[in-house]
Amino acid sequence: QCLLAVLQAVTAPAQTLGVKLLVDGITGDDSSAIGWGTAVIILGFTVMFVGMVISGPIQDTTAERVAGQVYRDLLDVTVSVPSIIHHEHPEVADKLELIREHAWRLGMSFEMLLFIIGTAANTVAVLGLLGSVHPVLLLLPVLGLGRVWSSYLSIRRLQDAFEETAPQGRVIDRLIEISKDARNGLEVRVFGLRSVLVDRLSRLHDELYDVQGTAMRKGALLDGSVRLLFGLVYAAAIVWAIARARAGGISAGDVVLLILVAPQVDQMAGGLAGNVYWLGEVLRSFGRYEWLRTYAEKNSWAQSREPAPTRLSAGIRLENVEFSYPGSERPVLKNVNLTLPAGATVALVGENGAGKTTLVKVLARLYDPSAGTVWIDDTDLRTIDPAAWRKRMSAGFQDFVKFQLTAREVVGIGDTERQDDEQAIQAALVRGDAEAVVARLPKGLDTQLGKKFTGGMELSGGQWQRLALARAFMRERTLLLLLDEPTAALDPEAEHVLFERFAEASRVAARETGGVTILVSHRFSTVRMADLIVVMVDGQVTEVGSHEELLDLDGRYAELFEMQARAYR
Ligand SMILES: Nc1ncnc2c1ncn2[C@@H]1O[C@H](COP(=O)(O)OP(=O)(O)OP(=O)(O)O)[C@@H](O)[C@H]1O
Repeated sequence: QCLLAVLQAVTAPAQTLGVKLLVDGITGDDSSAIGWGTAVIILGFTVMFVGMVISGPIQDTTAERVAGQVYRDLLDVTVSVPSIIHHEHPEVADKLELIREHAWRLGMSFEMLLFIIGTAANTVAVLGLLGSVHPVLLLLPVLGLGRVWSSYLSIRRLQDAFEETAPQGRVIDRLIEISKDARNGLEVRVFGLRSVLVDRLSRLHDELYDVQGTAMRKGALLDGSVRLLFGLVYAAAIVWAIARARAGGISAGDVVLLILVAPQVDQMAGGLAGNVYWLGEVLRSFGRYEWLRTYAEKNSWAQSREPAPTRLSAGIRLENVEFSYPGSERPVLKNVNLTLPAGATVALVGENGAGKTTLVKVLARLYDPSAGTVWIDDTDLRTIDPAAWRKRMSAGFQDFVKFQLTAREVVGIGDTERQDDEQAIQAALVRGDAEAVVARLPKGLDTQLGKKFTGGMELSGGQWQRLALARAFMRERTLLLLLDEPTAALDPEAEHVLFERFAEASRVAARETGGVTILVSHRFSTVRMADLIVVMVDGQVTEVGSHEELLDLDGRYAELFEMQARAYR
């Protein structure tokens, strides 16, 4: 590849030399010069065509392979971080997005290297040609440096404009995604959002082209002026060369060479500018990539090495737990003190935004508390290996993932170690009350789900949710089962039946492991079944007790319960 790059880069100068030899051969009746000139020209064409055929595909596949590796690494490194805090941090999320967007730049690094080698070879060859006519002509490429400078400035200005308008570009992408996604189709039509979307898109496009267009115009003006100046000086050099040729100082072939080499000097200058700029950009992309690796290493919680317990004897205790999301001063959890006894089924209730999901995430150790401690029996959760802790828990969420896999995989990945265990999958389906969903699928558990695949079967929201619940029930003997409104898509009666069945099963299991089940729900018919009910108001725990105890207390719980009961009467 390197040899080919060098050969391709010197082809044009070599052919120019061939033309010079040919002209000198014809005017001086020198058949050897004519022969050499013709041979060099034909050889040049051969290298050019063979090079085009060979190098294109090799470079493309190399770039694809490097970019593919970058995507793989990006996924691996981001998922390897045990916390999800980097997804919540706008600055970090922006950097991740830039790395993903610029993966192709890293893919191009090999091509860049070849380009640099080619430009270097081309520069040496062009300088050699000019010097061979007259050493004073070497001043021309020095002038060409002005063109390197102007070209560099123009590319940089344009790239700065691209970066400046990146936020608009991202919103445009999202708007297009909204219009493409069938799930949004209904709302877009019902609310008549066509003109809202189109107007927004046009406005963003105008903003984007305003900035980018200005950069392009300014760049073209500067580049054009410097090129014009360079062209005038070059024209003067040609006039000088003609005069010298007429005086017999140089040959006619030298004049032809000087004329033919002009676009190559211009191209060389442009190539150098491009190289300098893109080299900087590739190094910047490598820098970001390196930053991500260091970030992942620093946030790997490598100091948390304690094994996770296999059973709970006392339970889980939150002591003075506080939490604020990154980039926000506002505490979302405030001085939470709470004991979740081993073996208990605990319901978390509270109004929207009270902090229930945040508490669930802290228990899963997706975040560490900003202050305070989560105790697993007598062990600080921060000291337990996060991967080991996750293996001891399971979870079902309201905004579960609709994995576009077969039904068997959608459920089985709830416990990857037993993913192919037919009995385990069947048991999970029973616990999630999802047997009926699978029974209706054309190929049963082997049906491909989701519309992303041709022939994939789309399910209703409730059917997807039952499968997600079955997935949450794949793992047995868990110490913590987190269920954050996992039945929101089911009707209250179905939720009630499911939890009655589930609560009984979990009580039996809890006797063995002391596992705790946490259920977030807004439905009091389900909540009342829990052993312990925790009421949250504005990030604080305000009431804790059984259904009867909290009714006797006649506080917020009693008020909310009464309100819902009245609505159902
Ligand atoms: N990723 C986030 N970044 C910043 N603030 C957040 C984030 N997620 C939630 N919050 C804020 O934290 C508070 C608690 O949110 P949380 O999702 O824990 O409430 P919740 O009780 O589960 O509500 P809901 O019943 O609506 O699900 C809210 O005020 C919300 O604005």
